[in-house]
Amino acid sequence: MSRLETQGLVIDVPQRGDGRALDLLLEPGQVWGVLGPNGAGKTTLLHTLAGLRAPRRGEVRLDGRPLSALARRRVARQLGLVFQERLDGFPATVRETALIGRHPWLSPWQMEGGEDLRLAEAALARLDVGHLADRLVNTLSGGERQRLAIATVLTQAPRIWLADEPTNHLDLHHQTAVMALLAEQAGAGHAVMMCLHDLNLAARWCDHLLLLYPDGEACWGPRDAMLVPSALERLYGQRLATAEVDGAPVFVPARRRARGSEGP
Ligand SMILES: Nc1ncnc2c1ncn2[C@@H]1O[C@H](COP(=O)(O)OP(=O)(O)OP(=O)(O)O)[C@@H](O)[C@H]1O
Repeated sequence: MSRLETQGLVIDVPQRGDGRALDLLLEPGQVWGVLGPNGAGKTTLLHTLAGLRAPRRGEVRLDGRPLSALARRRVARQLGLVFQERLDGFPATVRETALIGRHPWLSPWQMEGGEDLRLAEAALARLDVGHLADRLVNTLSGGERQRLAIATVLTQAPRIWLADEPTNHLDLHHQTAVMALLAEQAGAGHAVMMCLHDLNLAARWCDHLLLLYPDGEACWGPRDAMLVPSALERLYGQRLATAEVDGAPVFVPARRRARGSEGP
């Protein structure tokens, strides 16, 4: 079980004021959704939480210790990041790419063993890309590549998942399968935080939400307290119509814009 905590965290978004400092606690079993318009700082936040980017102020703590003081290998054993963008620098197969997830668990020149291979194959099958194991990654479709990225983190087996728009490029069936996988991870006592553009996936699958505004303001808390239409309309500068389906709220853009919003 691992906990990720921020204390007075101000992420470093260039040319922006500090806004509200973040005091977050991501606990085992929780699924957090990070919502906000383009450019609000969602990716910057996830990269800061993963220790890939320095905060402007405050700190990130992993199990009570400053992330910056921990060895990267130790961090990588506990914390997995699904990137929004990925650069496939050299021609690797799908299987080889998934096996990269085992690297934090191997010593520097150690080859992957049978158990590593078993974990990678199981993750590929779980993400419905097992049949593509021998294919080169640069031949995959956008959705297949996205599922491989998630399979690689599943192979890594972290206790904390940070996922940047994990449903990007996915069709409806695979969106649901990925959200179910992340919920299952939380059910197993892991912690999940993900950036989402789909309010309805957040409403259905997340138990906590963080709303990030473009000026650095933020609010966070249990999902139901955050799903307030007026707050969401202010977040996106978009009027919303709300309905209820299967006991969960569903939000769709209304035709007229919110008062004071900009853009087309
Ligand atoms: N290296 C950089 N130099 C200048 N500006 C940057 C740099 N990196 C990020 N930014 C800016 O910081 C802001 C936050 O970017 P970030 O990618 O975190 O937003 P986001 O909320 O994830 O957006 P999106 O929904 O479009 O993915 C954006 O305005 C972006 O242009």
